[in-house]
Amino acid sequence: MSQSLNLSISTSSPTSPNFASLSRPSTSFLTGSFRFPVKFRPSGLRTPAPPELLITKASSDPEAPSASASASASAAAATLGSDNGVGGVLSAVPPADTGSIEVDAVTEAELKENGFRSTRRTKLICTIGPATCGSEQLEALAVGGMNVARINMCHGTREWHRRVIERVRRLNEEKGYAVAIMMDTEGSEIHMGELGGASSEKAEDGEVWIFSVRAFESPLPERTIHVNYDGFAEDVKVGDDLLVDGGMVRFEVIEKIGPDVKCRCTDPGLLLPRANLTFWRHGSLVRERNAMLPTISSKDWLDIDFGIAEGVDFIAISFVKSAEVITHLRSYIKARARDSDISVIAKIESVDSLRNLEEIILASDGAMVARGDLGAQIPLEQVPSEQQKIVQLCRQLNKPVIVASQLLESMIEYPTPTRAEVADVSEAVRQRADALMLSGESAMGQYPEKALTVLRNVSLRIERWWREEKHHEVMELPDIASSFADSISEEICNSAAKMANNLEVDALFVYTKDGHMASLLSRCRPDCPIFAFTTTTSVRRRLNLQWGLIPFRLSFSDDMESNLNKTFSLLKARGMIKSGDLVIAVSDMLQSIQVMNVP
Ligand SMILES: Nc1ncnc2c1ncn2[C@@H]1O[C@H](COP(=O)(O)OP(=O)(O)OP(=O)(O)O)[C@@H](O)[C@H]1O
Ligand SMILES: CC(=O)C(=O)O
Ligand SMILES: [K+]
Ligand SMILES: [Mg+2]
Repeated sequence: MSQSLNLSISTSSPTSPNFASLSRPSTSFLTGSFRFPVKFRPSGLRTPAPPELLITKASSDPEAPSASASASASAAAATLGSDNGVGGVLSAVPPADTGSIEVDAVTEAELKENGFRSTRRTKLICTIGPATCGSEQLEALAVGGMNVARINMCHGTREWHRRVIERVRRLNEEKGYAVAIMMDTEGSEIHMGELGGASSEKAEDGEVWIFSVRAFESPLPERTIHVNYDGFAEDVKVGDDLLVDGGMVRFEVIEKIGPDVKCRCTDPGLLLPRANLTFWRHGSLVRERNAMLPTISSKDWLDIDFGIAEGVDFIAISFVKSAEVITHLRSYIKARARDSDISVIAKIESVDSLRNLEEIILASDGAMVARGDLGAQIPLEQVPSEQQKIVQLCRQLNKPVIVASQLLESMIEYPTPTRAEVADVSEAVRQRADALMLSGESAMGQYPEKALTVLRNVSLRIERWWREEKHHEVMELPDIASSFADSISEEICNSAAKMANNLEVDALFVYTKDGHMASLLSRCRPDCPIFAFTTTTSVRRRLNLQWGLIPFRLSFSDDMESNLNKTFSLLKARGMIKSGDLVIAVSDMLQSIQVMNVP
């Protein structure tokens, strides 16, 4: 049931975009002459100047969007209400088709009905697990605004993950979504094994449990937990505290008998399969030989090979300690996956990663504040300030940043979040993180779609409030370019974003082959949405992680005027923009800033 849409709008008699005369000098076509910073704030610019040329064939194009595509777009919009998500259906047009544009139907419907300002800027990631692995469930998440699907290699088999990847791919191909796939490695920290098939086990106060490195046949002996790390029994000492999942359950080590460690439960709670274990001595985290374990285990390498073979978009590395491991992995990927460009995301979830934060982020393509394990390694009350620091640093260094774990934890069981959870989500949105991530809420919770709706609505509300209050940030963005050409791009993007805010334009357009210019614009967190046009579907998917970007796939040339004409025609034909809308366009082919009204 592929819903293909083939818009072949003739650009043989190109219309000339109206380069609105905004001030002296009357041309705003700044190509070639880099007089930065561009500083003009003309008064009375709220109403765009009337277009000088009104030639367009687009609106009368006989091949306007197919009925089925429009119907499903409005159906998606209808189910979502006025503040809907991003996701959606449309053209499964082969990339070679030069006359088409690919965008999610939910975005399209949203732009049509609510205009530019309504689009959500914060991106949403869902961990896929038993609750969401079916095709219909995945589609519901895509309609609900999922930008990235995360698969966690701690759980499930490769075969299971392969099926999930296949389903997401099919959804993208058949229905035009651009849901990216993020594979998350297990890492070699200490964790419990499976619970012999049980989904959880209750540990009661005072009970004695055995934690053992022995290999057991299933079912396990009663009150026995397998530990994955061979050195465990040697490293712990009698009197140590053993924390499951950072303190969700707590034990005290009372005796060591060879490979078995006898522990008494001091804080009762639920033990979940493969839960993380840390041990503490005199109030400090013990990092013995386990600190020497490789960040990427041999199992992780096999999973990474699997990820490369499957062409995932992002690989998130758990328990990163230093920049070297990231650099090493990146060269490994480069050698193995010649024409794929998999981004490497560093998960900040250990004491070491905080210590080497800047070099790790610099070496990576992005970072995740993995608050679950981080909160097991540092005092909980320290997590919020570390989160803020990581989010800020990532933005300064122009790396997408994800805030993860326990955002809506109570929604694993209940259909509404706590007020405290909503406040936490709001804070992450206010910090302008690129993306928010659901873990157990979407992987195995009772209300995955409702949880996603909460993230979506809170994001939209806080973003709008932030804009209405004109909370432009004062964040200093350091120069990050490593070459003169990069410096030009950076200056262009900084200036364009500033102009967009000052002129209150409707949208920024960026034509970018590798996505770099789009990310530079996103980094500025401008008030208006950023339409990112790129030629390949893989770049389009990767851009889906970044704040404020609405990625489109479009073939374009080095001739900006014809690119703009074509884009205007295509977008107007689909009702996503209209005559008179004020747009600023930048491109990485021409290094220009153009300000114009849509003709
Ligand atoms: N593929 C899967 N199969 C089965 N259960 C899963 C799967 N993915 C996630 N889960 C369940 O969802 C829970 C939360 O997922 P999440 O990805 O946050 O894992 P985690 O075990 O907390 O580890 P991490 O620190 O890597 O996030 C898991 O504890 C597990 O119970
Ligand atoms: C996401 C993750 O790995 C954590 O929070 O620990
Ligand atoms: K993981
Ligand atoms: Mg973790």
